This record gives sequence, structure tokens and C-alpha cells, in this order.
Amino acid sequence: MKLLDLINNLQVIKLDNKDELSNLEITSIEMDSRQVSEGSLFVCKEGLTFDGHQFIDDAVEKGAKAIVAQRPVKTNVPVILVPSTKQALAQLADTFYGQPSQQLSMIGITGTNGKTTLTYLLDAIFSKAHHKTAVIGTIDMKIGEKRYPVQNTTPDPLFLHKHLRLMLDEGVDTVIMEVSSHALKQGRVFGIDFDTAVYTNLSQDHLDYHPTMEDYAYAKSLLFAQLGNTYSKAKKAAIINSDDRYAELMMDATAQPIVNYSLDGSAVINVEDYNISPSGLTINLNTPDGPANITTKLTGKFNIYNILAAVGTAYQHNISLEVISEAIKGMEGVPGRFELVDSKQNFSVIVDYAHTPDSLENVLQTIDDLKEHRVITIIGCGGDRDRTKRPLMADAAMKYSDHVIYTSDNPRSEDPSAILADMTRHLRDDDEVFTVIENRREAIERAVQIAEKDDIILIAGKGHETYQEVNGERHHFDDREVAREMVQLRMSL
Ligand SMILES: CC(=O)N[C@H]1[C@@H](OP(=O)(O)OP(=O)(O)OC[C@H]2O[C@@H](n3ccc(=O)[nH]c3=O)[C@H](O)[C@@H]2O)O[C@H](CO)[C@@H](O)[C@@H]1O[C@H](C)C(=O)N[C@@H](C)C(=O)N[C@H](CCC(=O)O)C(=O)O
Ligand SMILES: Nc1ncnc2c1ncn2[C@@H]1O[C@H](COP(=O)(O)OP(=O)(O)OP(=O)(O)O)[C@@H](O)[C@H]1O
Ligand SMILES: N[C@H](CCC[C@H](N)C(=O)O)C(=O)O
Ligand SMILES: [Mg+2]
Repeated sequence: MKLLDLINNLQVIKLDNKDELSNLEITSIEMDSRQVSEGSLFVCKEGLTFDGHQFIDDAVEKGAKAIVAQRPVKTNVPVILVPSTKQALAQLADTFYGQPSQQLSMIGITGTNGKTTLTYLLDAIFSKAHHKTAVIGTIDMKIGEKRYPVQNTTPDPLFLHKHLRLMLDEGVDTVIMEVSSHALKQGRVFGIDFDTAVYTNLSQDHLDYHPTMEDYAYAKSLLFAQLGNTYSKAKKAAIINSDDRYAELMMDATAQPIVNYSLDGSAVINVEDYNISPSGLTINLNTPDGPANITTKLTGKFNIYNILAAVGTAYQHNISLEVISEAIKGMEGVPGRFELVDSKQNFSVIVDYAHTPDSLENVLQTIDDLKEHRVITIIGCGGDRDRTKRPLMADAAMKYSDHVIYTSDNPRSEDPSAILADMTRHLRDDDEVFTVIENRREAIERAVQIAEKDDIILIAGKGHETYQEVNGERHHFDDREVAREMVQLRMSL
């Protein structure tokens, strides 16, 4: 694309050597000098670890033909000086890839917990309604039936707009994506024309990144503010959990129609009654399209909220209650979310992704309602993440478990024993209710060794993850594999 066409709508402060630019052809936009190739436009992004401006020489050496910067820089290629490269990056990406989000039905989901689960529910429903879907989230990116790895739950603008264009070209009509608070604060979803924004809940997480819960909540509210003020023909809406304490903040942030959902009161989508069992849920709910009876293999009261959010979103997209019910009924579980490891042993092993105080409380409350004997919980906390949640997670585990084994999750650059100390230093262990085993594999082995008939072992925090991240390296580790190996070993003895 001609550079002058690409930057036509960009607000620039200064444009050096404009005449040299007239015939410049841009082959790609990059924000990482290591990805630059001949003909790239390099955008200097100020990050949390590095400042992109320091890599201009590297970028030019690799073939960058022009630079977008937000402060004056010296280099021998044209420099486009803008007030904010964070905003310019998204606008340039949107232009370069032909504004794909405006030709797609875009559904964005935000909240502390439930986003990934909800993407699976919505993917099942929209696929059943004969939409060609794409999903972007924590586990991976799915385009039609193909799956691709992603580095972030919500990727950067270049990755997003590039892949939205690819999805459009592959006939996708509906994109379902998780939108993290990091992404909202960093402007990763700028330029994406969302049709529907969904709010699950807010509880403590990421306070290593957000200075306060208010900052965290404000970041989430940006998704609703970014739905825009115009009542376009595209019929936008905000799907909001009325029972959550931050619901009002999200509702106040948007000009768009609100489809709220609730277990406890009047809402557009509300519940008559429900039943929770080990094998799943049945929910009788009301919608403007009439009543519906929903059954699902998902279990736990928290999943009722995920179902209501899915029903509200599908209703907003004119999908019939019959298709919604059928799709949810037929949906298998979500990888690493309340996933059973069953090798015909006489006790249960559940692997779950709960890694926040609220999600751990939710999943243990569900287990508490289902249990027939003891509960043994294995839990750790991620390194380079919110340290203040560590004792809270330890307490949640103690509150519902007969025995807890504290272990490592992804230590990352932290000392695993220091993380475990953060979790357990305030605990008293008079009745030997907990042990600390730093090695996760040994922790799972111990739990399987001590399990008695009808016990439930919960292995929490990593869910679908197939790695353990230590000092920047990801070593293969899959809770489900290790649990299965240990159970089969015990059964062979
Ligand atoms: C802390 C954080 O959020 N960092 C994110 C951020 O990186 P950054 O801008 O701080 O990058 P940086 O390393 O400081 O580099 C600054 C700039 O210099 C450039 N650079 C850097 C090095 C070089 O040699 N050359 C070069 O040009 C970089 O490309 C970048 O443009 O922007 C990047 C691009 O969008 C993200 O990939 C990166 O996510 C890191 C990997 C990360 O781990 N983030 C986690 C905390 C995160 O975002 N999690 C959320 C939610 C998780 C959940 O709850 O589900 C997520 O959405 O994944
Ligand atoms: N609606 C909910 N409310 C509270 N906890 C939930 C809810 N849905 C799922 N959980 C719990 O939170 C864990 C994570 O669920 P899920 O992966 O769907 O959330 P997420 O928002 O995508 O999380 P992340 O932001 O880490 O990607 C689940 O394993 C379960 O324990
Ligand atoms: N097992 C992971 C879960 C959190 C992953 C994601 N939510 C993030 O914060 O990057 C950890 O605690 O390290
Ligand atoms: Mg997720």
C-alpha cells in the first residue's frame, strides 16, 4: 500500500521529507524491529519493558522504509511524528488490512472469569446456527476448524487486524474474542468495531498490573465505552451480569442498549429455577423470546452465569431459543475447566483453571455441594503476577478442603519457595491440614497416593496449560497427563 494512502487519515505533528514519500510502497507494518523486513513501516511503541524508539536503527537496517514515532528521532528514513503511537498503531493496522472488523460480526467478552468458557458456549451456539465462526482467546485462536497458538489472551492490534482480514477472506462472519483488561489499558483492541460487548464479572486479579480494583474495573469498562455513541443499523448491545457489584460501572459506560442477565431479579434474561448435579446443570430461564429449558454438561453455579451470558448474546444476534438450547446441550466441556481425569479409579480427579481467589472459591463451592467424602486440593500461584492474591487463594483452598497441598504453578522469574511463603506464611497448621511440596509433579503424586474411596482431588490453577514457565522457559507439563500417570501407577500396584 502507498505510504501516503496509509497515513492519509493519521493526525501527524510533523512529516519529514514529504516529497520522498510520494512513491513509497509499504509491504508490512511492524512494531517489533525483529520482525521488520524490506519495505516495512516501523511503529515505535513505548512498552513496559522496552521503548520501541530505541530499536529504530535495527529496524532501518532490516529494511524499514519509514518510521512512526511519538518523539523527535534521528534517522536517515522519513519519520512520521504523531501524538500517540499506541493509537496510531491500531489505526494504521485497521487501514492496512482494509477495516475487516467493520465487515464482521464482532463479539468481545471481558471480565475476570468465564471469558474462555463463554467463547466455547458461543462458538457452539453460533456454529449450530450455521455461522462460520472464529475465536480468539486464552487457549488458542480458532478459524473455522483450524486452531493456531496465541501469545496473549488478547493479541496486539497488528496481529488482530491481520487475522481479522484473514478470517474475512476465509468466509468467517462472526468473531468471538476474549478482551483482557491489559489489552483494554494498552489499546490492543483500538479500531475494532465491536457489535456486542459481554461482561462476566470482576474480582481480584492482575493487581500486579492495575494499581487498584477501580483501575482494573475502569479498564474493563472501556470495552463498553468503545461500543460507540451512534445507534447504527448494526444493532449493538452490552450484555451485562446485573448481579455483579461492578455491573453499574459497565452499564454507565455505554450508550448502547443493555441486555442484562440475573439469577436474583428482574433482567432481560432471568432464571425461574435451576438444578446443579455432578453430571451438569438444568436451568429454566426467561427471555423476551419466551421461556427456555437449558441442560448442559457444565456444572457449578458459576456456569449458570456463563450460560445466561451466552443466551443473552445469542438472543441479541437473533438466534432462536431452540438452536441455543440444542447447541448448549450438545457441548462437551471446556479444556482445563472442571475437566475430569478418569481412569476408572474409585475417587475423582478434577483439573481446573481457577487461579484467582474468586474462581477458586467458586469451583470449590461447587465441589463442596457435590462431594461424598474428602476434598484434597492442589494449588499454587503464578510468578510475576498479583502477589496480594496469594494468601487469599491459600485461604480459599483451606476453607473448602480436607487437605491442601501448596505447590508451584508458573514461577516465571520468581523463586518458587518465595511464592509458597507468600501463600502460607499466615497459615496455622495445628491439624496438619496442609503440606507444601514445591515440585508440582510430586504434589500430584502425593495427592493420588493419599486419596481414599469417593475423595475428590482438585488440581487447580493451570487447567489446559501444557507447560510450566520457569525463568522464561516453558517446560512441558500438563496436569491432566501427570494425574492420569499417577492414578494408573497407583492402580497398577
Ligand atoms: C506486560 C504486558 O502486558 N506486556 C504486553 C505488551 O508488551 P510491551 O509493550 O510491554 O513490550 P516491551 O517488551 O516493553 O517492548 C516495547 C516495544 O519494543 C519492541 N521491541 C522490543 C524488543 C526488541 O528487540 N525490538 C523491539 O522493537 C516491542 O515489539 C514493543 O513494541 O504488549 C505486547 C504486545 O501486545 C504483549 O505481547 C505483552 O504481553 C506480555 C507477553 C504478557 O505476558 N502479558 C500478559 C500480562 C497479558 O497481557 N495478559 C493478558 C490477560 C491474561 C488473562 O488474564 O487471561 C492477555 O491478554 O494475555
Ligand atoms: N462465571 C464465572 N464466575 C466465577 N468463576 C468462574 C466463572 N466461569 C469460570 N470460572 C472459574 O474460573 C476459571 C477460569 O474460567 P475461564 O477460563 O472461563 O475464565 P477467563 O475469564 O477466560 O480467565 P482468564 O482471564 O484467566 O483467561 C474456571 O476454571 C472456573 O474455575
Ligand atoms: N497458571 C497461570 C494462570 C494465569 C494466566 C493468565 N491469566 C495470566 O495472568 O497470564 C498462572 O497463574 O501463572
Ligand atoms: Mg481466558
